[in-house]
Amino acid sequence: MNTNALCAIALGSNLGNSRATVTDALKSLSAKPHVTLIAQSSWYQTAAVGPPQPDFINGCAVLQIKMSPQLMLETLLNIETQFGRVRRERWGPRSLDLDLLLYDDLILDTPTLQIPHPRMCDRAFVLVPLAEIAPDWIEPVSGRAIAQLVQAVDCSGVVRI
Ligand SMILES: Nc1ncnc2c1ncn2[C@@H]1O[C@H](COP(=O)(O)OP(=O)(O)OP(=O)(O)O)[C@@H](O)[C@H]1O
Ligand SMILES: Nc1nc2c(c(=O)[nH]1)N=C(CO)CN2
Repeated sequence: MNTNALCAIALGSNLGNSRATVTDALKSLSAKPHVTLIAQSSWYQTAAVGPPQPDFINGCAVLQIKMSPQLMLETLLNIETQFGRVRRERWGPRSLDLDLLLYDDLILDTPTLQIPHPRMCDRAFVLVPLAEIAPDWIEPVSGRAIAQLVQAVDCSGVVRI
C-alpha cells in the first residue's frame, strides 16, 4: 500500500512500570518505517473498566502511516508482545494494550479487525485523550465528532497526570 492514511491508536497499561511502558511503546511505534507521529495526548490515570484491578495509564496518538489496516494491527500486536504482553483473561490486567481506533473514515468488520474500534464510543479512557488531539475527527459509525462523543460519557474516573 503506497498511500498515506491517518490513524488513531489507544495505549493502555496497568501492570509493571506502566508510565515507562506506554511512553517507550509509542517511541518504538513512531520509529517504525512508514509511521510518522502527528500528535500525542497527555497521559491519564484511569479507573479500570471491567474486573477489579489496578488503575490504568491511558493515552492516544494520531499517526500518519503507509500501511494497510491489517498490517498496522500486526505491527501493534508485535509491539504488545515486545513489551511483555501475555494474554490472560478478557479485560484483565495487562502490561500493554494497543488498539487501532480509527483509520481515515474507514469502516471495516472482519473476524480479526474491526474499525472503528467497536467499544471506543463508550470508553472515557479513550475519548478523553483522543478529544485532546483529534476533537473534530468524525467516528464514522455514529457520525459524531470525538468532541461530541466525549460529552456523552462519564469522565470522572479519568485524571490527567
Ligand atoms: N480495532 C482493533 N484494535 C485492536 N485489536 C482489534 C481490533 N479489532 C479487532 N481486534 C482484535 O482483538 C484482539 C485483541 O483483543 P484484546 O485481548 O487486546 O482485547 P481486550 O483489549 O481485552 O479488549 P478490548 O478489545 O475491549 O479492548 C486482537 O487480536 C485483534 O485481532
Ligand atoms: N481504565 C481502563 N480500563 C480498561 C482498559 C483500559 O485501557 N483502561 N482496557 C481494557 C481492555 O482493553 C479493559 N478496561
